[in-house]
Amino acid sequence: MESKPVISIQNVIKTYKVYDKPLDRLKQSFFRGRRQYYKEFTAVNNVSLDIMKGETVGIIGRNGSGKSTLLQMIAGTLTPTSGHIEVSGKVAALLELGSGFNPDFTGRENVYMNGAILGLDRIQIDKLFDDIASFADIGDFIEQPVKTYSSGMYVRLAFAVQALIPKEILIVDEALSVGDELFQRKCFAKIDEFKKQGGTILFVSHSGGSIIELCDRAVLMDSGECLIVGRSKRIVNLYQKFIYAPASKKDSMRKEIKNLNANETIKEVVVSSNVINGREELSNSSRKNSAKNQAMYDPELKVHDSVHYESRGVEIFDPQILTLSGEKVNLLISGEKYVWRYFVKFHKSSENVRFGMMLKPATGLELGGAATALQGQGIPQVIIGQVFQIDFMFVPRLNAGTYFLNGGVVGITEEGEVYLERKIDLAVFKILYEEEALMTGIVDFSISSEYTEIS
Ligand SMILES: Nc1ncnc2c1ncn2[C@@H]1O[C@H](COP(=O)(O)OP(=O)(O)OP(=O)(O)O)[C@@H](O)[C@H]1O
Repeated sequence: MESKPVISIQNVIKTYKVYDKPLDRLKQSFFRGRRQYYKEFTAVNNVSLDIMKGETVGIIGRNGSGKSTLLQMIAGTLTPTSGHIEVSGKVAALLELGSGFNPDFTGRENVYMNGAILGLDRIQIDKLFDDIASFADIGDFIEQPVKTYSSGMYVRLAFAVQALIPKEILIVDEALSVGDELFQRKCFAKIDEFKKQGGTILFVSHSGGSIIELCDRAVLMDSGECLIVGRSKRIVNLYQKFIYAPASKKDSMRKEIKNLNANETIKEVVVSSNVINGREELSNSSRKNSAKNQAMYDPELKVHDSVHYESRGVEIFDPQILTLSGEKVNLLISGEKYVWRYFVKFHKSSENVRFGMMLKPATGLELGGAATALQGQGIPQVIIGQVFQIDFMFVPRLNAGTYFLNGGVVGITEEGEVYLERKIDLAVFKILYEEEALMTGIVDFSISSEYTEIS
């Protein structure tokens, strides 16, 4: 990665004039600067951020936190009220897809028109056209006016144009949630390909999972402010902790996140480049612990960064991974059965209680989990002082690497079903490396193979 940022955002503020009634807007135009009929609303409040070449940076935050406004300013479709944004390189923006299309033009004509707006000449678009049409995969509709398209076709074509034009920076909004799953997969693959080729990506999503999977770093925005920047997994954990916090704790938590030690943030940024290839590195480290076909316990293998959500009178304690004969282990053999156990104490009586677990690799992808009962079919009533031992029997069919276990307790309150207690990365374990294993990836699907010489 080069040291000069490709996107440099300095003290950027965006304010909007908000009128209570349409008439106020009219009055304002009459009275010009002499009287004020509007209130000012700050959508982006003093944001500074540098993004380096080749980085994929995620932006996460609640609805209305200013994510799209920030992206639109970077894409150049909105101007900051104050501050500076410098962007070096051609930008393609997957924002408000298709907003530049003319409904009366055919798909082909719109591709040429859009390409021209994006700075390409006719010959360049001629070269790209077939790839764009084949990516959009809308058949003969490409020759029809786009006003006859379904909304899915419209987005496919708009995405294809942005995805295939040459660019150095790609800006992606939640736009990817449109279209069917196969098309979404194709879009993610395209984004991944761009990332592998060294492109810089800015990605907005409400999905923590996609941010962790795609991004090296993430930014948590709230009420127009950038609260913290850091390693994606850490930021997504903080975001989830923040949004699940009870309303009375939100302000103090917001301050806490903002005040998080700046050094800590810097440290996270430094390790971020390792995170991209985390899986391989983790496998390599496990390689040292090559399996002798027996699970073991390594006292040095501990979670350093467990995230504890706000508890609602319920406490999870004493987590442990055990063999079926009751030995404590954390170096496991793929395909063998283990027990994930934790204890729960109720300091408050609770209703309709269920317990849950989730298993994740270092990237945070939710690989698999379970609950002890279906929603509404939990333990009808738990009283103060009761303690439960929760056992989940599980068979990790996984490649060598490091994995994390969560635990959570939900109950039905007047707010509906909520987490009474939730701990992320409550325990860590490694799957030991097997000398003879042919599998690749994370999950062991018991794949067998054969080949036959046919000529
Ligand atoms: N043209 C506008 N005039 C007035 N307020 C606006 C305008 N555009 C956006 N806002 C306000 O600015 C705030 C930030 O909006 P923005 O769309 O950037 O948020 P967001 O984080 O992208 O939200 P979401 O996740 O819902 O897409 C919101 O409160 C929104 O109502």
